[in-house]
Amino acid sequence: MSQKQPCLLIVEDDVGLQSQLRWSFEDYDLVMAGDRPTAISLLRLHQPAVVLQDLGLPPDASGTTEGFATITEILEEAPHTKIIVVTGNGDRDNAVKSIGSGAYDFCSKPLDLEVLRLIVDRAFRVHELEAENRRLRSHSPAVFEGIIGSSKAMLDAYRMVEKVSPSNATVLLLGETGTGKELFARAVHRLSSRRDGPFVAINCAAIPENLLEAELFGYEKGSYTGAHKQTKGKIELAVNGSLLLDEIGDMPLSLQSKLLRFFEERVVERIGGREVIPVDVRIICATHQDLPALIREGRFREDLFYRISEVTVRLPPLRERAGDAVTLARHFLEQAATRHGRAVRGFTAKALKAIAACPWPGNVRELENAVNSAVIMADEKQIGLEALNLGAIGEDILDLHKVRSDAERRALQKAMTQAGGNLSQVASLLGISRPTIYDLLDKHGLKRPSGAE
Ligand SMILES: Nc1ncnc2c1ncn2[C@@H]1O[C@H](COP(=O)(O)OP(=O)(O)OP(=O)(O)O)[C@@H](O)[C@H]1O
Repeated sequence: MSQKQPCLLIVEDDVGLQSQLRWSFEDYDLVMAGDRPTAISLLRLHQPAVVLQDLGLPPDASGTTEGFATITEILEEAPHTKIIVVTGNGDRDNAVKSIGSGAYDFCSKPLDLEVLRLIVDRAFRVHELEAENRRLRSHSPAVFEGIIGSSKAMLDAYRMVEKVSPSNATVLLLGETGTGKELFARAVHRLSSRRDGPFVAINCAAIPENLLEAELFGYEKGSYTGAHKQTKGKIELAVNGSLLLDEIGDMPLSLQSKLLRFFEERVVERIGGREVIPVDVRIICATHQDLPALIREGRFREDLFYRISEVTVRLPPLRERAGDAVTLARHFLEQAATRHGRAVRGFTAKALKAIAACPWPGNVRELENAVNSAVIMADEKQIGLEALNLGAIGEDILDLHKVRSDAERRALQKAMTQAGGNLSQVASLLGISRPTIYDLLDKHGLKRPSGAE
């Protein structure tokens, strides 16, 4: 049982303190060292993720030279180790110096064991997240190629995609517009055994209803005016590969039953054809719409929903990906500068703050466009706040809640006007459910349309 516990190395020469710590960290696999050589050999043997280390170690128990030498040697040996340094009471200088030497955190004597416990637990968690991040990045760079983002929300999405892709399960990618659903669909394909087969995408919202059936299922020569030759549909073109049904929420009801048959029997019949053609295709669906709400409104078949959502991966909006907006902005700047041959080097501090604070309702696509046009228009080496053209967002960037709330209110008002107060339409425009709309109307003190419950 104990092998499963994470290993914590304690480097402490005071035997009394050693046993106190032993009691406090019972649920870790503890290894104890009283000096540097023992610490290093235990480090090699057990490879602990976290080390709790006193600064005063023999032969310089009353000084700090041996303590600092130990930090350096541990990090040379295992650079990802999280070292928590125990310093003397009020010894701020050495605490700061330890962090400068690469230690993760510090705690001063007399030890508050509850606080220390929190620091140690957090160090293990951070180590685990960083290791996961490194693993994802090094394990399959080509798979997530082009997908930038290392926020917790994105790591969760990578992890799910990694797990589900090798299976043949139908994946439903949910996310607001511009969150990278198509990029992720391609990653699912690349991670599957079908990677050498075709990846075919069709945007169900972009094709008129009367043409969509032919696009999907194909047609036989002469089956209708203009059908000059036999033509395979996208489903057949994706045989032995993957098919992305983008904006599946916009699939007309009239076609949903035919699609359901394909899902259940894995066969297609071209328009005007008599032949039933078996097809081996991995299906990936994507939408920004609230499908359960569409089902309640009778616009989406429930049986089809269960077929397409064997596994659902939710792609977070940019505003929920702490730190990613700035990383993406830097990436797009470099790309655009190369593409347009501009000598733009980076962003001003104000611009970076605005990028981090902006709610980006159009998500990554909107950010990409904003950076692209700023690079094209830039006169300076650095892109400033004005060049980003974020409008009102830039003016009050420090109050993130206000910025988000204003954007939310504006979007709600715009959708209400556009939909003439029809809540189902508002829900569909905003990609949220009706109950959420009621909550938002109340939150922003907006009137519910007459007749609405
Ligand atoms: N994490 C990311 N890293 C780098 N580029 C990204 C990322 N996410 C999205 N993009 C870029 O943003 C743009 C929009 O991405 P994509 O088309 O995949 O989004 P989407 O969710 O399918 O949008 P929509 O629902 O509007 O079709 C693309 O140019 C894509 O390359």
